[in-house]
Amino acid sequence: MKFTKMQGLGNDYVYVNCFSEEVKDPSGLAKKISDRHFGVGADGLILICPSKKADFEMKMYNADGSRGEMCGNGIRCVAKYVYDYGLTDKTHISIETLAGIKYLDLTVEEKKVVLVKVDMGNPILEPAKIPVKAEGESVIDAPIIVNGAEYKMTCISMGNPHAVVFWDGVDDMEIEKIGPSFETHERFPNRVNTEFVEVLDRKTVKMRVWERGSGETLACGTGACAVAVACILNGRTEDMVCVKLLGGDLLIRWDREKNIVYMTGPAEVVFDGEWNE
Ligand SMILES: N[C@@H](CCC[C@H](N)C(=O)O)C(=O)O
Repeated sequence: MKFTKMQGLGNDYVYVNCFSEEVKDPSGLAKKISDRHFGVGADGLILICPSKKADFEMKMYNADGSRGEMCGNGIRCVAKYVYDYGLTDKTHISIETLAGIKYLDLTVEEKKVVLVKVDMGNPILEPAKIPVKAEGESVIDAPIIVNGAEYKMTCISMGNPHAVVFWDGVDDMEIEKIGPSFETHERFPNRVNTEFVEVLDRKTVKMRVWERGSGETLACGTGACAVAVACILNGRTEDMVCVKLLGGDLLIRWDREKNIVYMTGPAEVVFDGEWNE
């Protein structure tokens, strides 16, 4: 099976072109191929498939084999793949995901995609739709007890679930101790991705993420969108935010009038390979 390893800000996935390859057990393959010692090594697996509703379909699996509804860094890489590998010559494309159809604008230089802007759609605040167990219309700066300590979280779905926690000194935090306890907390029936955020100024924040199904990653696109929305809702930043992640920066803008979040960032090919199993 031919594959391409790609990364968006160090959030790396193995991509398989399902126009020419067949994957019978994507969840099992995701677990094997993601292993950093016995596999290719990745945060998960992404299948690029034909779609009846859009130009393409993206199917994403975390490193533990679970399915994610959406992947912000992944969808930019899918856009680069379909253009650079000749599956389309369009620079405005649509991609079906479990979180709906997303629309992407590709910036091309010397016949290669260098930057992708994604219409990430509406942020969802309604607790039942995230899902998070809570009373009321939204969970904004609301308490949660984790490992016996109280934290304040803001919960948002960008098609997948996120809990955003403001945290001074993210560089020094022990994310591997607190991240798993948020991920599997009983208030999140589908588990959760958790972002820990330090506000640097009204236009810039720094975040680290513990991803559902993959652990700490160098970047999370949907997470960066959730962080920007949480910062704006909590009055901490303006509507355009530079989100600094371990793997680089993403530019996020929440158009409040249209209620659409836009994400702009890079996508890179690491190498092409062949998996023999
Ligand atoms: N890294 C991704 C998100 C991948 C899915 C996530 N772990 C989930 O299970 O929801 C991104 O860039 O958005």
